Amino acid sequence: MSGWNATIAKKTDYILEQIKQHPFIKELMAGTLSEEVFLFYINQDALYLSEYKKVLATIGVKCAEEDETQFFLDAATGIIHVEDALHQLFLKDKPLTKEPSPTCELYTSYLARMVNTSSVEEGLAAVLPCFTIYKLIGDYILAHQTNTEDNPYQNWINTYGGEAFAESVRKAVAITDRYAAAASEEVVRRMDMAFEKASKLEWMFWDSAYQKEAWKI
Ligand SMILES: Cc1ncc(CO)c(N)n1
Repeated sequence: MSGWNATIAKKTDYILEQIKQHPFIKELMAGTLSEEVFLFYINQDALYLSEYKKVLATIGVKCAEEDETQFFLDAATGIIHVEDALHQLFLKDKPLTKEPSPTCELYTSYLARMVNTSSVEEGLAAVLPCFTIYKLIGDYILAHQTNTEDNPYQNWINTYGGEAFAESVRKAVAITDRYAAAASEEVVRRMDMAFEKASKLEWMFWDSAYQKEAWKI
């Protein structure tokens, strides 16, 4: 079955390629990423996830079918467990900031705007790369890493490379494909733009962590 997601994934493959080539991912995969950079990332990701949870609940409420609403509400609830696990594993006793980086702010604000003020189709398209890119990157790392035994970041890698996350991604793709199939050409064009922008923001999120991005003032 080849739906909207398969087409837009092909068109935006250049972004996925650049994520795979990014030093953050290369060093994460090798286990050589500096702890400081990783903690910056996990801290920002915890801030990201607490907003993303609201984004998922919002898009869920906007979906027409009961099973679609339930899926996104479950995904939002699932994030609480991911957050807890990441905190337990990596952030215990570490100093944390509650201030989102510029890129974290940009990404969560963009998603919140899309699900609150755009069509349900565009909202779904904006949210989808959070599922699909993490899945593809998780799988990519698992397939290519050489040191699964002593990589300090293995627990993070396993979260996104695992089958539980894969099932959730399949459902998110199926729902979004269903809406795209019923949408006008103009709406599909807007969905494409939202997916591409959110995919770029995924690249920027890793890049901003690698740079330990600060506010300019
Ligand atoms: C920035 C970002 N995107 C997607 C995911 C996967 O939920 C995550 N944890 N963080």
